[in-house]
Amino acid sequence: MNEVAGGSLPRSDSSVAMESSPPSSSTSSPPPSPSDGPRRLTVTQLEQLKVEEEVFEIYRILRGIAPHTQSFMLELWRDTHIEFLTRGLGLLGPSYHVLDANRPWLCYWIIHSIALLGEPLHSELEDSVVEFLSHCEDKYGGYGGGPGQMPHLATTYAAVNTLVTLGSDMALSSINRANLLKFLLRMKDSSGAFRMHDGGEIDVRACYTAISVASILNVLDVELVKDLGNYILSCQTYEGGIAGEPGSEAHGGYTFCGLAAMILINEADRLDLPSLVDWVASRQGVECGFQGRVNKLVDGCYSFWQASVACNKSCNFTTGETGLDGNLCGAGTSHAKIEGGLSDFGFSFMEKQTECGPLFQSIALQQYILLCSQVLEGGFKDKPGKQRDFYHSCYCLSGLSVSQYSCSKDASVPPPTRAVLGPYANLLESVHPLYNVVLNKYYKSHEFFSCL
Ligand SMILES: CC(C)=CCC/C(C)=C/CC/C(C)=C/COP(=O)(O)OP(=O)(O)O
Ligand SMILES: [Zn+2]
Repeated sequence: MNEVAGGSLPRSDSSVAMESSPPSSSTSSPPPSPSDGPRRLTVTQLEQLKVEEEVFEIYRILRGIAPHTQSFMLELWRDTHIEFLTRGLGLLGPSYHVLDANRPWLCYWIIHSIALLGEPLHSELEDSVVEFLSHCEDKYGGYGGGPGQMPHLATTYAAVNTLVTLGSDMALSSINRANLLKFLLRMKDSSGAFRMHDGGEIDVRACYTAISVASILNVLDVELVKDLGNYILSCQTYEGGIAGEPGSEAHGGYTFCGLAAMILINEADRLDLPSLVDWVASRQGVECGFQGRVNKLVDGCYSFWQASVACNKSCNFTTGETGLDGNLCGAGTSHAKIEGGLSDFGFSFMEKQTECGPLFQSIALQQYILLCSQVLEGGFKDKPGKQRDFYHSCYCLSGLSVSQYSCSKDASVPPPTRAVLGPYANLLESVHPLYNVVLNKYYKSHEFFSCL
């Protein structure tokens, strides 16, 4: 069995673990005491200790909130976030190779975050991002991770969402939609699912990214949709959530992808929605944040992946609430309907009146994001003890926005003050929960693409 020296635990970490015991974890093996000498722990014991320390740290932060310090601690540090994000955009130039296969993702994480914060971009910067992304566009359609790289569905989704977020005519018209459709059709597998790239893996993420871009660009057609619902259905597990592929474990990221894709093709009612709802609602822990799957730690990024499924808009589907027209929102799987305006399910999703509230504790989630994920020097992280990054900044801010609007019937109307934790100035722009783009940017692109 693998062993590691217990003495190698950083002192600061072990002192945190020993201040008091974590609230509910079972401590089968006590932390090493200095008098024990160089005691050796198994990898499992060490992992258990690390988990307890991380959970304890979250509790320490949440318990530390005294009423008189709340408004200070619960502030969204807007300016430092904007500074951190804007500096990040500057790193995208040709000399930045660290995430070389993920550059459209960096564009999306940063530019979407800036848009959520309501901060405009300089038009020169905007144009340079459009130009950069055009170098990532493959001559046969789709976007690669960087100039000259093979097209990939994930980076195609990131590039398209970035261009929609930039929103200028130059940005929107830079996308070669005809070629993009050809690329999507090439990624379509005979099973009905999609693969991420030529010869690449087939999973629910590929299905979502393909359908999301087809829908937002108004190129969704019957061929793209054929048998897709059957594949996604085969990924819903006995737990209720959706896995990445048939036979795997339900996971928050894939549950978002699966449900959003099913709503966009108007087949959500084929899923076992009551068990999906149960599964998602049970993923919000006593730490206030969401975990991605059973028995795992909470993580700030699931504030979007899970909360967007449990938000009131999605609840229209998941709880069988009715829309204005009296029909079950999203019900019906007929392809005749699809031919009559497939791309607009993303649009009608936002138009439906929402009568139900969210299926999660929205104030508690905002507490986790602001207190445990927010880095006061700018940016967001998974949990205390981790480093900030652009991915977590994007999904913590997206989750914060979903939470703030999660009681609103109409996401284009500002929510009441009681729905926003901390000062009302914390309020972010609202997002379209199926595409994760800022709502007014979505509407602008919808107008642009629906005329084409
Ligand atoms: C649009 C798009 C491409 C969406 C992808 C959604 C998706 C699958 C997100 C999950 C990403 C993630 C944090 C995985 C971690 O798994 P882990 O096993 O390291 O973490 P865990 O312990 O929290 O499960
Ligand atoms: Zn994460």
